[in-house]
Amino acid sequence: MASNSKTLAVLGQPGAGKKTLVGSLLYKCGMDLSLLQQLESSGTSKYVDIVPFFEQHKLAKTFCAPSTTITIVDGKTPDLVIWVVDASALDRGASSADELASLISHKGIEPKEKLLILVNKMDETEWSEEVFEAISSSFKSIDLDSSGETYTIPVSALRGDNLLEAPSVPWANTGPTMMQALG
Ligand SMILES: Nc1nc2c(ncn2[C@@H]2O[C@H](COP(=O)(O)OP(=O)(O)OP(=O)(O)O)[C@@H](O)[C@H]2O)c(=O)[nH]1
Repeated sequence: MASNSKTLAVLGQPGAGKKTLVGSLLYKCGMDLSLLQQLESSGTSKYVDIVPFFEQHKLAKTFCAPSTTITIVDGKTPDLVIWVVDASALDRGASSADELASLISHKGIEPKEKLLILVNKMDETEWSEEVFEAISSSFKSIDLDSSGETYTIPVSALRGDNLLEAPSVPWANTGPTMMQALG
């Protein structure tokens, strides 16, 4: 049962998969039956189209996590931040890491509690551990001391892997899922 509420900012480079991620979370954990029926009758059938549906209908983007409800916001000082990285990008996350480093050092974003770096589109890499390690290491040089607890988690927002349930790939199911890390 949710006992409190938190704010979450979802950020990342263009095309990294932010809308797909948020759409998936709202669909699975943020909609009652009447909203689901409304969504269905609007013809919305892809995760990526759910955020525009919420915005068009001026609905709060709120979903349930294990111990809290979470509302997605645009502010600079949310409780939680998710930074989405595209694992299929050729530079192995280097430009994404630079952008996050710059944002943090200029105080463009200051998570109060947690920062989750989601290495997304792992399905496109066939869940390559090597790709995940290469991307993770791009982020290791960033000074994250002011960002609270940090996690780097491999996911596929499109397929839902490691969002609520761990993937079947052995190397990738030892850490927390995204939802467990959000708390
Ligand atoms: N294969 C694969 N494709 C994905 C995944 N997540 C997102 N995509 C695709 O990546 C493309 C961009 O996804 P979006 O969710 O629109 O990305 P975004 O970060 O919101 O994009 P902007 O609004 O342009 O910044 C779409 O074609 C998605 O279907 C994933 O986990 N796996």
